[in-house]
Amino acid sequence: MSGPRPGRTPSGAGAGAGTDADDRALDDALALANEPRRAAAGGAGNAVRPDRNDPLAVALGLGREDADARPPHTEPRTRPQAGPAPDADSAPDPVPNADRDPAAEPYRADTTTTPPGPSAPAQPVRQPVQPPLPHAHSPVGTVPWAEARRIARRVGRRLGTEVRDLGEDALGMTLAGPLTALTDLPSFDSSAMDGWAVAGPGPWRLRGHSVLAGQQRPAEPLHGGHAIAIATGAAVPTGTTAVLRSEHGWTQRRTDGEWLQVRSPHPAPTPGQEVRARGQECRGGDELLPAGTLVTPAVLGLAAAAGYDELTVTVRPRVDVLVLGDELLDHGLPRSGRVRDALGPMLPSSLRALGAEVTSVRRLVDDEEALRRAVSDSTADVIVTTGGTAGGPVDHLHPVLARIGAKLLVDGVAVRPGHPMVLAELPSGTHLIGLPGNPLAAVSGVLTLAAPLLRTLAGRPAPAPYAAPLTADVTGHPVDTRLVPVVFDDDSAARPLRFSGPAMLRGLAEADGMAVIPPGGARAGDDTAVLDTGALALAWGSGT
Ligand SMILES: Nc1nc2c(c(=O)[nH]1)N[C@H]1C(S)=C(S)[C@@H](COP(=O)(O)OP(=O)(O)OC[C@H]3O[C@@H](n4cnc5c(N)ncnc54)[C@H](O)[C@@H]3O)O[C@H]1N2
Ligand code: MOO
Repeated sequence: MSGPRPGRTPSGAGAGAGTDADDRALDDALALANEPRRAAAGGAGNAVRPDRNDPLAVALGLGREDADARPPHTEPRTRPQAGPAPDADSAPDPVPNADRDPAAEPYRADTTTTPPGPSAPAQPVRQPVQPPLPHAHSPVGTVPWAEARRIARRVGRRLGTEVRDLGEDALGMTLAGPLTALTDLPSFDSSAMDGWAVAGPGPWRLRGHSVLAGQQRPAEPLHGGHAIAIATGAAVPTGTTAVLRSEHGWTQRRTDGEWLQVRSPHPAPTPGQEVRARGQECRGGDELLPAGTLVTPAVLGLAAAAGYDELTVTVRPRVDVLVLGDELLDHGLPRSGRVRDALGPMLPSSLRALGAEVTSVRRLVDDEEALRRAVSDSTADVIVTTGGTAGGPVDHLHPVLARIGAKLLVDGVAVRPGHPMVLAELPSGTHLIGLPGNPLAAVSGVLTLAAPLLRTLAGRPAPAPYAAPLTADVTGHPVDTRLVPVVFDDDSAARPLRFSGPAMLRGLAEADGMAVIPPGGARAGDDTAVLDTGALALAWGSGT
């Protein structure tokens, strides 16, 4: 269980936490798309920092911050298709429908824009396949993918702070302030090896007893020409000039006592050898880690070594998850037109890994009033719903948001899969993320909206971006960004995976990340930004 929960006031200092680093980092990686000449060769972990005036980045609306000011649909909507080579998805696939490749689907009506007439031949024609849906007259309109991420990052404010015991309860949280050393590290001069503390050049006359780790430093100083047996980690006596490790010396009992000599062919120890000097790692007051650092097991260890018993961290955003759909089963085989709920088992740990405390996971039937009540009753910082974002007969999300007076911040994103995703602010100030019901589309919504929002609320830094060359051409959507599951081959190249249709998780389950395929597609060898999906699997701490 979580630790103490103090007031959850937004922290002024961290308001809008994450600054612009999140988008900048990703933008940098995105700007490398199709720019192999300037790309770092590596894959995951090799952050690549392109010229921010890169024309491609600017064309994508990604390479400069003033892209934020650009209204939706004003950036170039098309670029040449990446050639006829088949998408990895189009390899034989057991599901013979449009799920196989969203780019192959006819454009669905973007009901927020008027289909262009003959006077606008340069624009791609979006042919409605359905009449416009009643909810869809949103004042927001479909936004480009990078813009949706920026909006999600900026709408929140970092939550308040709390103090947690130094232990697993603090894992996965972020430091609310810098971690400052409370003492010198090491805090005393100690031996790095089992052997002998020696003073001056040998041979040395051995003093009785040994000094062990955890014992006080011997009161009597070591005089020149003397040595004393010492264990790794023990405080060296005053006067010690070096430590001779046990395998480098030998002792001999003579009538005048016991003597220590260097074992040939080893050289005599140099001054300071094998002594861990006080303050070698840090001095008291040094900043060990900056505010915003994710508390990993290593951070817990460092904080303990530096003298901490507790850590001041940013409160985890509390998230209620509502899984919508009459057709969902929670056990057994899919049957009678019904399917297993794939999101209930998947989302909570993904959200926890992004810094959330998942306060509840509920399945709801497709009933408008039930949804309204669940949304209105929630006291969480964020509500995540799944399903019901589109305009089908039982898709109640938009009507409920309208009924309760929510403000739509994002209503449709130019990304495949996942384009019907929604971000809204309720009158209470709570944010609601509406993930599409198709499972991979929901993951796209997690990466696009939930990750940036939760990072801001939790005061978490953006992960280092990376780009990797693709091993195969990937067909693009003509207008929208595509997120395609990829796995890193041995040489760090990103191999697009099959079974990446919106309703499929088979590709994702094998994936290391989701490649960000720009409109028009990408070719084999193109350096392509990759969002880490492994991060969704690392559920630090208990979270709930
Ligand atoms: N006329 C249109 N229809 C649809 C559009 C569109 O633009 N116009 N968009 C399609 C796209 S793209 C998506 S994605 C879905 C989004 O639909 P909803 O968010 O309303 O989701 P549902 O209709 O409830 O479900 C869609 C699909 O996913 C299955 N599902 C739902 N929840 C789960 C779950 N927890 N685990 C597994 N599978 C789930 C559900 O059974 C449906 O098959 O709308 C398209 N339609
Ligand atoms: O097909 Mo929908 O693109 O959002 O999954």
